[in-house]
Amino acid sequence: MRVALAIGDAGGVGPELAAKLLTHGDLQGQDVVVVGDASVLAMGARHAEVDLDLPVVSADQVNVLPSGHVLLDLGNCPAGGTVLGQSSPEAGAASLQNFATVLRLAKAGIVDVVMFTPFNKHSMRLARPSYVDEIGFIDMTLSSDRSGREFNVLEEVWNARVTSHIPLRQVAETLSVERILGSLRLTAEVMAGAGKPGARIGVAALNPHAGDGRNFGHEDDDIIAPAVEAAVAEGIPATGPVPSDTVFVRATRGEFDAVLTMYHDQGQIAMKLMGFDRGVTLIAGYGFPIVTPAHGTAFDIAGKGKADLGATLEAARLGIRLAKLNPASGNTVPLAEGWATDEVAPSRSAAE
Ligand SMILES: NC(=O)C1=CN([C@@H]2O[C@H](COP(=O)(O)OP(=O)(O)OC[C@H]3O[C@@H](n4cnc5c(N)ncnc54)[C@H](O)[C@@H]3O)[C@@H](O)[C@H]2O)C=CC1
Ligand SMILES: NCC(=O)COP(=O)(O)O
Repeated sequence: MRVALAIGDAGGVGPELAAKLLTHGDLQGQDVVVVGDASVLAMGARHAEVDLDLPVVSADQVNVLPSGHVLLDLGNCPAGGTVLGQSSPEAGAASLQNFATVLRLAKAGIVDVVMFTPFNKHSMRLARPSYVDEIGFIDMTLSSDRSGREFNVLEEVWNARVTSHIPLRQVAETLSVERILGSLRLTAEVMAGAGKPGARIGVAALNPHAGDGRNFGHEDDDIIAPAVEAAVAEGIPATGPVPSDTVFVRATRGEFDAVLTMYHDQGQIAMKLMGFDRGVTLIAGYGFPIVTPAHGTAFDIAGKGKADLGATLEAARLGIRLAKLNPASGNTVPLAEGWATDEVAPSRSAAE
């Protein structure tokens, strides 16, 4: 079982977290192929004050990787040119190439887990103006006919979302019975794959007090409630719409294993308050786990050696656990000529 670890944005805490992770006891004895620029990883090791000396492999050696930790040096982002604490097209372009490369390794069946330390969506957009978010990029890179979803994972409660990286003003009009039902089905499927069959899902309302009898909006009655009913009819233990100011309170009291929220920060605020230093983002639905810490590039502390490893370590642990529970199958698409050097896949809007 092998992990592919893409080094995140060179201007953020991604390089130091990657370096720190590789020296952690949990990763010893684990096969890992690190993907990115050798000078960026070396910079991260300096900032994290750890010693790293990984054997370097080239793109044409990936079919026969040695065991242990190796570095696939893409030479795509000389650290000397990196400005810490800032978005840049150079760092964004390297992130896109690192990400595309680890995804292709997974699709080829060479790795079982895809992991990345934080990317910066602004850098990626500077490099590629059509870039929106990771889901859209993954769909295009893998030519996937089904979009996955992001889950925020803490051991005590999981959080899935119906919409993700879209403007808040578009949330209400994006909700539909089918979209919410699809999210509930995927949440049940992914949690069963994580060893939690029959997970009880609390479905957050959109409006204050779930609309309070249509006083403040109709979506809770007309869209969320029918979706929950349809899910229950399929055997998914869903409850809702539950007023969103108390749905996480009820989850932490043991009533729900997961909460499905209607938009990004409805869940993120609660989850990050509950466990910022151990929160994981799992991108599921592609046949192999894609994991990353739930926090971002932390430009304000980049290069200072202050970044906490907790969430990155939990991401690695979750990815490895999920891959062991669900051995990958069907990921055998051969790598094309120039696979790690060609133009990265174009991204499209992922207005989920
Ligand atoms: N895993 C990933 O790839 C993620 C990437 N992002 C991206 O990161 C960029 C910046 O996002 P922000 O909203 O500013 O959030 P952020 O998580 O980067 O920073 C928020 C605050 O948390 C602190 N922080 C974050 N990680 C920390 C750590 N490991 N140890 C100690 N303190 C930490 C930062 O110093 C900052 O004060 C955006 O482009 C966003 O899209 C955001 C979340 C996840
Ligand atoms: N880069 C991973 C990702 O997008 C998940 O984090 P968040 O932006 O949804 O917080």
